Amino acid sequence: MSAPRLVAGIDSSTQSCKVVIRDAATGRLVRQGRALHPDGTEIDPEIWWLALREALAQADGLDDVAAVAIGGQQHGMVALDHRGAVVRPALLWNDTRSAQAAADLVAELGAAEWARATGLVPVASYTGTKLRWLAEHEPEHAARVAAVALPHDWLSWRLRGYGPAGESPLGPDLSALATDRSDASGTLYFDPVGNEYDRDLLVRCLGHDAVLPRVAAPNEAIGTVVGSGCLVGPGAGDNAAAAFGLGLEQGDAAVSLGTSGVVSAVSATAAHDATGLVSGFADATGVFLPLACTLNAARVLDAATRWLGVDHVRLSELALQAPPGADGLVLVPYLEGERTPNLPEATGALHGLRLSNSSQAHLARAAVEGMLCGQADGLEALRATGLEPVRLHLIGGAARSEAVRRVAPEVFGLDVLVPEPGEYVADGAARQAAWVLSGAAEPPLWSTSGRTETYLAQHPEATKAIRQRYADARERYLDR
Ligand SMILES: Nc1ncnc2c1ncn2[C@@H]1O[C@H](COP(=O)(O)OP(=O)(O)O)[C@@H](O)[C@H]1O
Ligand SMILES: O=C(CO)[C@@H](O)[C@H](O)COP(=O)(O)O
Repeated sequence: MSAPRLVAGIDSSTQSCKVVIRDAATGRLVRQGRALHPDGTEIDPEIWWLALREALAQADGLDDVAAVAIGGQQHGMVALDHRGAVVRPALLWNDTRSAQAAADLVAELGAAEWARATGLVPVASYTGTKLRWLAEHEPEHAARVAAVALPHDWLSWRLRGYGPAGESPLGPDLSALATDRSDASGTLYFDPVGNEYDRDLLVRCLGHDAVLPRVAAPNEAIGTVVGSGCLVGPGAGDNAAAAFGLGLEQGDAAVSLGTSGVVSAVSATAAHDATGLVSGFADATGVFLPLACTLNAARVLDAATRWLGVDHVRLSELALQAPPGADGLVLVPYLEGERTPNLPEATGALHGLRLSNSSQAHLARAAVEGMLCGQADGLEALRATGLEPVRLHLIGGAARSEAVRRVAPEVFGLDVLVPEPGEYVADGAARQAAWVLSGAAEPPLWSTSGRTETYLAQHPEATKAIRQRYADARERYLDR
């Protein structure tokens, strides 16, 4: 029997880089690797490249792999000069220094016009607001910008051998940059319905025109890994890759609890939400992926482990010892400011403290409920655009917490499906690579042999009480 053809999927996310290598025909996991990224909201992209190579080496490399694709954290501003070098470290999606630039851009065109033209209303996360910040605060850097890429576009370019002059086999050919529709739709200068960049909006943000990555079709090879025949797919933004990896269909929604908290739903129609709560992104297949994204998710629980001096397993045990609603203790989880709602200057707050709820268990419960209530607000925002998800799939690092899995249906008031813990962004990228390799019009149907657990929403009165108490507390916080 001949050896299976292999494909690789890569997730260059906020906290780490993960690689999965799978059988192209069946999707069976063959091997994997990972490497950490440093903390911080700006980063030299070279560090992503080093982490990607370390993760690939751990997964025994690409020598026997026929196709690869990269999913990545969305929106990060990778600004390149004409020699292919970054003009400054990349500003990430969770860097809020561009909050004023976002407010200015809204004031200039109006929220409704931005939503009509791009599906987005400017907030600090989107690439365009970071370019406006650059133009205003570092004009000498802005003047040098010859091309703007996103994390996954730039990494795909490096993998194909392009890069800074003198430091890459194929040199700084900026015209070779390529991306996909899902990630382009998070820039603030792309129309996800017409599938075209809006150069006027780019100029409005940056102050001048620049090379933008070509938007490839979802099943198109954009080149090969340098020095090999391994095809490179167009890749995708991480949320679109996760939806594709999970095989989400219309009516399905995903709640991803990584650094960001994301509630997303596959939709045949584009979202144009002038409130800005829902980002009207494109998906990785040709339709749309409206989503609500918070700056606060898994790291709220990381913080709670530090408050209580425990690990995640113990935090979960503690949270499950306290009753639903934590006897009135509410955590407003805006530890990093917030994006949904758009409160970049907000801080977190603990409300409702009494002697009787001042236990470790109550605090752990409040942390889990507060983080999930932030996502429930995102779900409400999706509903307000007319989407009515019937099933929620819970993924991301914090879905590994038993307490999160059990409390989620209580907070959302919906049944929650928890697929086996895995790397769904990397899986989606691998599935895209298999699609590119097949040359077929439709993506491969990989059987998901993993176990999916269902957590039932059984206590509507608890849901109502938790959400009402959170709604009372949510507006009360101090700015930074
Ligand atoms: N058992 C667990 N319980 C709660 N949080 C966890 C657990 N395991 C990992 N995490 C958290 O999940 C986060 C990483 O999740 P991940 O989805 O990989 O994030 P990202 O994609 O943003 O890099 C980290 O903040 C980590 O501490
Ligand atoms: O900004 C968004 C989506 O709009 C985030 O979802 C980023 O794409 C980062 O994702 P993670 O690294 O937290 O998974």
